Amino acid sequence: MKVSAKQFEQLDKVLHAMLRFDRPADVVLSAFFRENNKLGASDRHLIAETAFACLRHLELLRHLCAPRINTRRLALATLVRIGGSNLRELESVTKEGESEWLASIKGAELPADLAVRSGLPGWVIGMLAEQDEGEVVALGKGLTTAAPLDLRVNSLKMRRDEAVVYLRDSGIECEPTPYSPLGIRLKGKPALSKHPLFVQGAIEVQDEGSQLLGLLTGARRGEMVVDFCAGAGGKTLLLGAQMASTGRLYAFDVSEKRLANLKPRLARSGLSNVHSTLIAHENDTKVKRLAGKADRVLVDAPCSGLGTLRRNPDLKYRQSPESVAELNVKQAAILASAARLVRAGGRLVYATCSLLPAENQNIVEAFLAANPDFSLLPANTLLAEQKIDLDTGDYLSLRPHLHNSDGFFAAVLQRKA
Ligand SMILES: C[S@@+](CC[C@H](N)C(=O)[O-])C[C@H]1O[C@@H](n2cnc3c(N)ncnc32)[C@H](O)[C@@H]1O
Repeated sequence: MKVSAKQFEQLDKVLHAMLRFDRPADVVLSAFFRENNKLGASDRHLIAETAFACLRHLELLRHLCAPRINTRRLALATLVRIGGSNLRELESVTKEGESEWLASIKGAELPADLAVRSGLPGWVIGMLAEQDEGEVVALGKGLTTAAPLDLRVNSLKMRRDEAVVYLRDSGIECEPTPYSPLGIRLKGKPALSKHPLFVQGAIEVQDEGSQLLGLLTGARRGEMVVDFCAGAGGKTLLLGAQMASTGRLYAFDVSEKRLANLKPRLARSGLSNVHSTLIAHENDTKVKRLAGKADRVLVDAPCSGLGTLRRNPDLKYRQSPESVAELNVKQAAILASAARLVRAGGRLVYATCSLLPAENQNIVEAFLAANPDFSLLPANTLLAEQKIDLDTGDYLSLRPHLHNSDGFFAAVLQRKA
């Protein structure tokens, strides 16, 4: 695609703001588009795609631009090396000497450096469970691919096969997801907000991996269930539908804004069993009141989000070993508090969208060591019981390059009867 001088100037500005890493990249981009509201659709597309490609491949691009790393060179290198632009398409942008440099990096061999080959910064590589170089590269590559758009069918309103037919009849190419019995994967990224199925609450956007975490909770009709970190309710809605809108489902969160985003989704869903509850912290008295009463508690813990790098590639630079250590304290505290709600024989699910054992199995293992009245239920057996053909062992561990979902972790614990 031909790139104009004006488009390039704007791309350079966006990248400059994104690479400060002081705000999420999608927030930077939305703010830029608001301030520059005359930009056409193709300008926006070029700027957004190139800026995000730059974030995804930044390790490689920095290597190619070294020793003079600046946003101009990074943008040019992204267009040529990642976007496949040819030098003629960039002729209104390039300055003297740049064409030769771009020609030289187009097919340059990758160095042995693992960060460059995997696209993951050294601190992330050092904290991964994957230690084999080939596995790290495969994981890193998977994290640079585009995430598909997955839907979850609201079982209260429609069956999945009916939704697939309806979507196809309305011109949306899609297929059932391989693991979640509620999931539908779309071919492209069609706008859905006005689609009748969305408006009626028969479908919600939800990554297949996220659906599997909800399904592991195993909520049933008439139970008391707590979604401890409900956020905007992605998993709350699934749990509520699993409960066929019976029993009581508490959606806790410390963020008023996130719980407010749950409201319209709840209204569409037709659920009437959800009690959305703002808590001040994990030991709030509203939490303590439910001690020992819940059949099931889901802790979808705040985490580094590194499993979502396909969507949020800036997170690998916005998180750090220090921020992960801070999250670990929070994760352990939330899990300990949430566990108090579980009745004897009840189930506790600890989940994250992180790839790091420090946020996943280490938290669970420390919890189990301190709480001998809980034991681990094998996730593979629980999934098999739901006829889900997915075996990642005792823990659920999802990876983009293996499962085409975001990276997720879940452990299912049971309080002894
Ligand atoms: C991974 S997000 C949850 C996403 C949500 N479950 C979903 O499926 O859309 C983690 C949530 O934990 C919340 N959180 C952070 N600290 C918390 C605490 N101490 N108690 C409860 N929730 C907390 C955050 O506000 C955030 O919404």
